[in-house]
Order: sequence, then C-alpha cells, then structure tokens
Amino acid sequence: MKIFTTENIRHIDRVTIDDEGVSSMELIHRVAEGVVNEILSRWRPSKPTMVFAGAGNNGADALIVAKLLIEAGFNPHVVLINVKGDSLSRDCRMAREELMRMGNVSMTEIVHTAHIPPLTPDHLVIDGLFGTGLRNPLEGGYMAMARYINESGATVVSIDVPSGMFGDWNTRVLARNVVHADLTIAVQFPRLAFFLSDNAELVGRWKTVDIGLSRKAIEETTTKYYLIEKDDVCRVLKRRPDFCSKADFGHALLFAGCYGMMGAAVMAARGALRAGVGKLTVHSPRCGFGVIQNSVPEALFLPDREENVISDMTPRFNYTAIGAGPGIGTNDATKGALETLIKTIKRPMVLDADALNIIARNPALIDHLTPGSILTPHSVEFDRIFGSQASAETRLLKALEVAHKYKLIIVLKGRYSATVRPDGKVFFNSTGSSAMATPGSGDVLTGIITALLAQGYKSETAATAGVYIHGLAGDIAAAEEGEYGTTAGDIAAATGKAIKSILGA
Ligand SMILES: NC(=O)C1=CN([C@@H]2O[C@H](COP(=O)(O)OP(=O)(O)OC[C@H]3O[C@@H](n4cnc5c(N)ncnc54)[C@H](OP(=O)(O)O)[C@@H]3O)[C@@H](O)[C@H]2O)[C@@H](O)CC1
Ligand SMILES: [K+]
Repeated sequence: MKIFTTENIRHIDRVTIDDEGVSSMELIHRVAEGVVNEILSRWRPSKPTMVFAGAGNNGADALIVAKLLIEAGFNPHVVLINVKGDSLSRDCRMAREELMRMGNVSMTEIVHTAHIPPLTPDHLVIDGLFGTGLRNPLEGGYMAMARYINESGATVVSIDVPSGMFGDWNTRVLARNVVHADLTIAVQFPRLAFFLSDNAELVGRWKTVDIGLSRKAIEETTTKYYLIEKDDVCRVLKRRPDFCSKADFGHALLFAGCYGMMGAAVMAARGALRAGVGKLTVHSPRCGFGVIQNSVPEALFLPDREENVISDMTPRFNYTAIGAGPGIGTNDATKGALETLIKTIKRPMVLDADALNIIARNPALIDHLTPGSILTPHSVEFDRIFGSQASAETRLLKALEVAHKYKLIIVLKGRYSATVRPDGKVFFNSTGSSAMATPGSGDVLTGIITALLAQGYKSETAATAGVYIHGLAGDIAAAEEGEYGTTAGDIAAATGKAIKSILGA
C-alpha cells in the first residue's frame, strides 16, 4: 500500500472533487459515518461524549460526527472553535448548519475566550480540532486545549490525525502540545507519522476509513513510502517448480556464534533453513560443533581454527549468499576477520548484530561494503555506526541519506521495521508485534534474509520480503505462545508456516 504525504492526499482529494464530481460535503459525510461506526462498535449512547471541532474541514467532520451520534442516541456536547465568529471554512459552516437543524444541540462556541465545560476521565472525546491543514505546531489557547484534553484522562478518538500532529514530519512538535489519542481514525490512508515510534503515544491505535477517493489519482500519484502487505510479498515470492533439487535454492554461509553465544548461530541457521535455502553452512568457533550438529543437523558445520571465537572469515567456496554477525562478539580476532571479509568480498552480504558493532568501531569499513549489502540494525546499533539520533524521525532521515550514499539496504528494526533503499524508497512492515521483542529474534531475521538472498532474490526484495515473513512468523508464534511466551525458536519454527500462508498453499 502506498503511504502518501499530506500534500499527496490533498491532491488526491482535489482530483476526487474536481474530476469525479464528488462534493466535499459528501466526503465529509463518509468520514463521519466511518468514525461513528467505530464509535458505535465500542461505546454505548450513555457514554458522556464531548466533540471538539476546529474551524476547518477536520472540524466539519467532527460536527457531522456529532450529528450522527445524536441520531444514534448519544447526547454529545460540542465545543466549536470559531475565533471572532467568522473563521469557519465553507464546509465547516455548512456542517454547523446541518448539525443545528437537529435542534436542541448542546454546544459551546468559542469566539473570544475559551471556557470549556469540565471533562472527566469517564468522557469520550472526539478530537476534530485540526487535521492535515495544520500550519504550525499548536500555541496559546489551542495548545492549552490539547493539554486540557490530555490531562482530563478522557478516552480520545482523533479524526484523521491527533490534533497538533503533522501527518508527515514532526521534528518541531512537542508531544505534550498534541492531543494524545487512544484511537486515530485516518481518512483513507495511514500517515507516514503513524509508523514512527516517536508518535506512538500520540496516535494510539489507528484505523482508516475508506471514503472512496479517486482510484485513478491514487494509482497515478507517486510516493517514496509504502506499507508492505501480504499481496506485495506474494507477488515477489517464487513458487518452486515441480522438477527441482536443493541445488536450485542456493548455498548460504553464516558466520555466527562464539563461546557463550552459540544460540544466535542456531537461531539464524533455523531461520535460514525454514526460509528454504538449498544448502547451509555455519562457520563458528570449534566450541560450536556439538551445538550446531545437535540442534540444527540439517546444516553443515565449518569449524574456525579458534576454539572460542571466529578468527577467519575467508569463504572457501563460492557461496550464493553470506550473512555475518549473530553472536560473533567483538573480539579483536573476529574484528580483523570481518574487516578482511568486508574488504575482499565482492557480493552483497547481510550484516547484523556484532558485525554492526564491529563496523561502528571502524566506520571506514562502510566505504568497502558492496552495493546492495543489507544492514539490519535496531536503533542503538544504527546510532553506534551513524551517530546518535534525537528521534526515530531523524534516524529514518539519516538512514535515507546513508542508504543513498553507500548504496546499501538498511533495515531499521522496530514495531514497523523500515527497509530503506538506495533509491530513496522506504518500506514499512505491517507484520509483527511486541511478542518479537525477545532474544534471538533478530538472528532469525538475519537467517531468513540470507536464505532469500541465497535463493537469488535481489537484495531489496530479500530484505522487504524477509522482514514481512519474519513478522508474520512472529504473529503465528504469538498466536500460540502469547506476547510474553514467544521465543526466537518459536519464530524460526513458524517461518515456514508464514511463507506457506503468504503463498496460499
Ligand atoms: N483528505 C480528504 O480527502 C478529506 C479530508 N477531510 C478532512 O479535512 C481535514 C483538512 O481540512 P482543512 O484543510 O480544512 O484543515 P484543518 O486541519 O481542518 O485545519 C484548518 C484550520 O486550522 C487553522 N490552523 C492551521 N494551523 C493552525 C495553527 N497552528 N494554529 C491555529 N490555527 C491553525 C486554519 O487557519 P488558516 O490557515 O485558514 O488561517 C484553518 O482554520 C482533514 O484532516 C480531514 O479531517 C474530509 O473532511 C474530507 C476529505
Ligand atoms: K484531529
């Protein structure tokens, strides 16, 4: 699914109104119906409800929501901001008239000074103060109103975006000056800001309401941001031919493990095997022999000459893909071995965990990475290499810059892992949950992506499909084991089921 910027959405909205002859009032009604359906599925009409409406079309949406709630038996109190009595947009004025025709509407219209009726924690707030027409971060009375709503402890449903938050970038915005929603119901599309962890507490849970914006305009409008969904992965995953052998599915090499961290090698190996690699070699220190042979007997074991750490990463065979990092530690011998590997290898690799920590200690290595190499850092690992970032937003922007500069694929791991490509495109992942915040989870991902690379998928595809498969495997595992009990082993074990469900076989 495309994720559009606010500017894109305004354009699509305009085309829908101008070319397809749908009136903006009709669109406002569709938004309001969608919002009210969500409310009716959660709360009874006896719920004390206050609707906050701003002067623009976000306010118009809110006023029609109030009307529909009254029709459904609710008794909402409406607070409408109409500075000096003449600031309402045309649609907001029409929505106000439509609401007032209901008669007996309980309303406070703020014209000069704000006097807001008391809000209690028992209240349901419908937040239609500001949507995508926000020009600057909230100040003065608007800011005070957002804070008042937040401090009330009421349950908040925001229309389109939490008021005070921009749909795209929020570098200049302070969280406490934005309405904190429990549920945000976005018009047609989720916003870029929803996928950045900084905004999670503002957006709450989110849903979209389909208001039938122009299909043609949606198709024709280009964007750099996407949400990866099942169909996208299904389209790129190749089905296996009837006549095939393991030789058709590549030979991957994993440099993984050290004394005390052999489990990371096991997790990566299991992920790779469940992701369909034809042949897998695990290169670990000698101490890992029994561990690998016993727990992943399907893999070949290649012992390092050292007992406890990897000291040599010279590939002795033309492997179709190499992954390095899980559990290797940052010992000097391993550091030297990885540096040599990075400087000599001419094909894209997957680098994770301690491989990233080693790069962080010698950032000049980045220049030697083969274009198309895939780095899979979580936020701390990313910052160690590319410098401390103030927010998830600046981290994403930095990732875009370095992915372009060094021609790398960077997977920023998190709730919505973002795969950032050299061409400036960002693919947010839609699968996975907090159940995957468990040791070894990232090692499984390294194994999956390395296995896809080994099978001949391009780096970009291996990364985005790998992240989706990994998240779906996490969802399948969590359905059995729950958010506390899911382990990396469960995620690895569910990887095959995830691929099966994507392919629909
Ligand atoms: N996408 C779609 O297809 C559809 C979208 N729809 C809905 O429309 C919403 C967008 O509506 P919108 O453009 O009227 O803007 P909105 O957010 O209501 O605010 C504008 C008002 O705020 C004011 N203002 C701005 N910044 C301010 C500040 N810092 N401090 C104080 N004031 C400030 C601004 O003042 P002005 O700039 O005019 O001086 C103006 O009065 C969108 O989010 C969605 O809910 C649906 O209805 C139908 C289909
Ligand atoms: K809003």
